[in-house]
Amino acid sequence: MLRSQTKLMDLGRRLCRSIGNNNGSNLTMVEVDDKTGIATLTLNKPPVNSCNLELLLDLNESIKQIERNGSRGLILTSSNDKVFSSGLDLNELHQPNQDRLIAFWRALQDMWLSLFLSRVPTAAAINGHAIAVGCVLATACEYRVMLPGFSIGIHATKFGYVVPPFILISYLSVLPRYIAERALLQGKLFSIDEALHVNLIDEVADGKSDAIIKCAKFIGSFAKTQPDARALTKRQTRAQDVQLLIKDPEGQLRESLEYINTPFFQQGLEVYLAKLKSKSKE
Ligand SMILES: CCCCC/C=C\C/C=C\CCC/C=C/C(=O)SCCNC(=O)CCNC(=O)[C@H](O)C(C)(C)COP(=O)(O)OP(=O)(O)OC[C@H]1O[C@@H](n2cnc3c(N)ncnc32)[C@H](O)[C@@H]1OP(=O)(O)O
Repeated sequence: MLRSQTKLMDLGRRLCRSIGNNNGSNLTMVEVDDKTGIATLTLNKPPVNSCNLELLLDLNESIKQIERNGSRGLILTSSNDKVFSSGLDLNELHQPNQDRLIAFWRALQDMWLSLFLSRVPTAAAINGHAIAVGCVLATACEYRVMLPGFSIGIHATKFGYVVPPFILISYLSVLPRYIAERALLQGKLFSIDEALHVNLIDEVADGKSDAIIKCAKFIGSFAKTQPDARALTKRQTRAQDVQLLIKDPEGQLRESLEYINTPFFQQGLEVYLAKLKSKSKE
């Protein structure tokens, strides 16, 4: 690598400062670019960023921290170069301790609301597979840039999971209804070309740094808007989508828990988890 290139990269690094989210965990990392004021929020739970209770709480705290510290935007990405997020940690749903399950599902609902309604511009640099809730994280953002060779989508019905309304809504907020419905019913995972074709993603990048640059450019497109006016307009635009979860979070929680605790769901999950484990040993 040329010395001038190395120098440029070092400079880039120096311009970023890490900010903690006060809980001392490294499950997510936040770096703010001093020049642009944009925060990069990196999912960092090996091996595949599956969302367990701790990651969801951490992610929510980081989203709030980014808003509190006056960042100009949020870019969500992953420290894993193959997986953006593998969705919910299925171990949280399998034969769950009921108190932990309640905390887990509440954390999921709260985190989704924080990201979906974030007052700052949000973009996802999808540098790996984005499966189920991994896709939901991306669609909660306002813009999506993805790297080739990976899949994105919600394939829940293939494995016997009914999706809760807020997951459905997050799909419907970016896809036309007929495409969202068909994809959900088929349990479809989109290739990058398919995702671009239906506008599930906005752009393709040829590497993670290119994806981050493209996300930053999108965020920069709001430079001339007044932040409070932008934030309130976004909230109004999305108000109907969040109505159910804001008006009756406990009802939504109850409905999901009832479903997760059914023998039907638990048996299906057991089979799926066993398949997943045997695949990873191949
Ligand atoms: C009537 C009203 C109804 C209301 C309904 C309410 C509630 C319904 C409840 C739930 C359904 C909601 C919808 C579902 C949302 C979800 O997000 S479910 C999660 C779905 N995700 C997946 O299925 C992803 C599965 N994983 C993969 O496909 C692959 O792992 C991969 C992401 C493509 C990465 O592949 P690779 O890099 O090859 O890694 P491995 O497969 O080897 O995996 C490494 C280890 O990680 C474990 N793992 C992977 N994903 C998960 C996960 N999601 N949860 C837990 N663990 C996971 C995998 O088993 C390996 O572990 P070991 O190394 O074997 O220990």
